[in-house]
Amino acid sequence: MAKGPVIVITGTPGTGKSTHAQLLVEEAALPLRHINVGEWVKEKELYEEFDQEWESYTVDEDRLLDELEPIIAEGGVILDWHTCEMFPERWPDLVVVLRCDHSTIWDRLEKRGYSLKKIQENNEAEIMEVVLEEARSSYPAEIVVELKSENTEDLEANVARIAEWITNWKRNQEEK
Ligand SMILES: Nc1ncnc2c1ncn2[C@@H]1O[C@H](COP(=O)(O)OP(=O)(O)O)[C@@H](O)[C@H]1O
Repeated sequence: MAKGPVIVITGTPGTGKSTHAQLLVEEAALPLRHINVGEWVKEKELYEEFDQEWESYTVDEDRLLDELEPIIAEGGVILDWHTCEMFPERWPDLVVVLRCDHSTIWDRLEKRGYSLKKIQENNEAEIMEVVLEEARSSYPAEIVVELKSENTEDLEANVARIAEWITNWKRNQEEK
């Protein structure tokens, strides 16, 4: 039996995925491993090439999934990435889609030093709900949760809510 649930935290860059994941690792009732998938792809060179025009890596999906598979089987993982449809439907127990006002995202990505082109691309993606649609079309409705991440109160409430979900998950597993 898996030691913990598999949670996907997704959303447009700048919505707060890594911030949420880090807090959850500290606050959850069981050990969780936070995988920042974008960083992983770079570190482990799980990409085919660097796309100069879009300033992003073209991910080698097969290799990425192969690397993740044993970790997912163990359980107790948070997958943090700006896309989610690549992950098999059977993987996640919960898919959290973080949402944020697009002008706030603009400011956050500007601070991060993103190019204007990348800021515009992400800003539009948030307005068009690209990641939310992707999550809804890839996973059963009952495991997809959309949460607002605009300020500290949102962050704290979201982390508390997900931590509570994890506690319930654990209880359910123990009763099985
Ligand atoms: N709910 C929030 N309230 C205030 N600041 C936030 C919130 N979520 C994220 N941030 C800030 O926005 C920036 C981007 O957050 P980050 O977690 O790196 O986003 P992502 O992993 O989605 O790209 C960070 O400076 C972070 O502190």
